Amino acid sequence: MNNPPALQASQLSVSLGNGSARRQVLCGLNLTLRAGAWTAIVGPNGAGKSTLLRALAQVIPHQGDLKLLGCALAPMAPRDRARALAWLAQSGAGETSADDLTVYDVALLGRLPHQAWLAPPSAADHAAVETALRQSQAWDWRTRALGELSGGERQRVLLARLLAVQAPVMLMDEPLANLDPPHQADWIALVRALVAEGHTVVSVLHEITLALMANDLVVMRQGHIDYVGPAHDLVAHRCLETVFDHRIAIHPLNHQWVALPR
Ligand SMILES: Nc1ncnc2c1ncn2[C@@H]1O[C@H](COP(=O)(O)OP(=O)(O)OP(=O)(O)O)[C@@H](O)[C@H]1O
Repeated sequence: MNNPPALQASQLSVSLGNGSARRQVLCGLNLTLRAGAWTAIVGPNGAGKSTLLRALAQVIPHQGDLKLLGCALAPMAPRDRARALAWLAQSGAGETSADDLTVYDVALLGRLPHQAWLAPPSAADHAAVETALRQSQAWDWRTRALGELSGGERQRVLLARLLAVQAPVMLMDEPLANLDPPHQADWIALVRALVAEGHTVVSVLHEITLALMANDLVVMRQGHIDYVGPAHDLVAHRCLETVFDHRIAIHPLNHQWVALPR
């Protein structure tokens, strides 16, 4: 029997803004994302990538049906959902409230869906936090306050919080923002290791060359999905060049694909 997809959206619509500024950003999207794969969502600024990811993560109101690993998301208990679907928001999006917490305690927040009400963290929670902080190379800062860290260091701590959830499906909005090239390469290696363990990773990326290393691509433009499928497919590459108005060209180099400005 085939495994169910990680996420399925049917007739997904999202409107944002208030009053006369309210506008429909996504209109009736249908999308299926494979389980046990890394999917990168790409497209020009304002295409609706973050809105799509935030709707999939259930952090903004939307219309339409969503399924997580074959189960309808809407009736799922919030705690069950939070264990199964972990979410890394875009850098700087509403995270200042955690600035006074230590790095360790920020990562420990990822264990909340696993903890009984008012119960202290278990040995399993501490083990998951240590593993996550080591995976994102943030363990050495565990006693420092989040607010003391640089943008890239902070991003790695928030990544650790997501990893600590140990969710089968992980959604990340611009996880490479503020990361230097070696830490971007570390992130790719981490995602590949997570996928090899059976996790699903869905990430919005602006770094097209890195997105081309994903298993699958979702290419968006103006609130629509123009392509869903393997990242190595030449149809995906032509679609990417088109949505970026042919200002980029995709070339093979050393057994991978690179996107260069024209
Ligand atoms: N709160 C809001 N109110 C009204 N419109 C919004 C709101 N948030 C986003 N939008 C609009 O929705 C559209 C999609 O935005 P979204 O952030 O999803 O795009 P994106 O593809 O992630 O862009 P970027 O690459 O610039 O991050 C944009 O035109 C944006 O102006």
